[in-house]
Amino acid sequence: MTVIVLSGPIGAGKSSLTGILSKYLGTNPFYESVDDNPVLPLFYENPKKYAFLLQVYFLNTRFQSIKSALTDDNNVLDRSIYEDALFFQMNADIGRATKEEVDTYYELLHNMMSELDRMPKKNPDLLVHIDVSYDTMLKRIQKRGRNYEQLSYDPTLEDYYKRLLRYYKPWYEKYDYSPKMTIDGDKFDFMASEEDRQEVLNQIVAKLKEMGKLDENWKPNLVK
Ligand SMILES: Nc1ncnc2c1ncn2[C@@H]1O[C@H](COP(=O)(O)OP(=O)(O)OP(=O)(O)O)[C@@H](O)[C@H]1O
Ligand SMILES: Nc1nc(=O)c2ncn([C@H]3C[C@H](O)[C@@H](CO)O3)c2[nH]1
Repeated sequence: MTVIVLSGPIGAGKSSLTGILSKYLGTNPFYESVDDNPVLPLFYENPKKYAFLLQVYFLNTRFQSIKSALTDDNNVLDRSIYEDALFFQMNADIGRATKEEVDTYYELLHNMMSELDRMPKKNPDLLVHIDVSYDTMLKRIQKRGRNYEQLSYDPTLEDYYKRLLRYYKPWYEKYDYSPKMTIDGDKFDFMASEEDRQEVLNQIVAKLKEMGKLDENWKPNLVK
């Protein structure tokens, strides 16, 4: 079967869609380390001090899930390792990392990625990108309610989030490690609307069929 990876900015709906999609396809979800991540709150409290440590933490946990997910060949991953560099680059550009930290990070990333050459599969079969506007992103961040991500916690986050959206556009356009597709996260409320959820799943299944990753007669396994 297939390894699918979800991408998109903070609060786009990756974890939610990872759950929905893996259930629908009868595969396993692999979630990003967030609630059990001891460095994330420290980063939001003092980004300059913790940007590098957080990046190394994410690289390590992401690498671990990729290794498991690619071995099994039957999974949905919440966020790609390729987005990590986007986050770090952006943080470095706003003065939260030194040149030495950036160089070290890229060397480590490169080294770890070359380890994946030995895996049965190095890249996902499909990247599903959730595209959202700033307003939608903010609404979802508020709805989820992690304290340290709120503008009331740190008003400079408005700039951070807007900048993140600007970095995502060229990142997605350039991404070529696998076939890719976009889901309109502003339009489809795949949490509250059954109809929207089905439409999003249909779009992904149609893409997998077009790529020959799902049989033309494939039907969802709804008992899981
Ligand atoms: N398409 C959607 N329509 C309406 N609400 C949504 C949608 N997608 C996600 N949400 C809600 O938005 C919030 C954020 O979603 P989720 O945690 O899945 O985002 P995420 O992309 O994984 O975020 P992060 O990058 O921070 O891990 C949740 O409260 C979720 O219920
Ligand atoms: N600085 C930084 N670098 C990363 O690689 C990275 N990946 C995710 N995150 C933050 C965004 C959400 O708050 C939260 C959940 O996605 O974690 C990151 N932050």
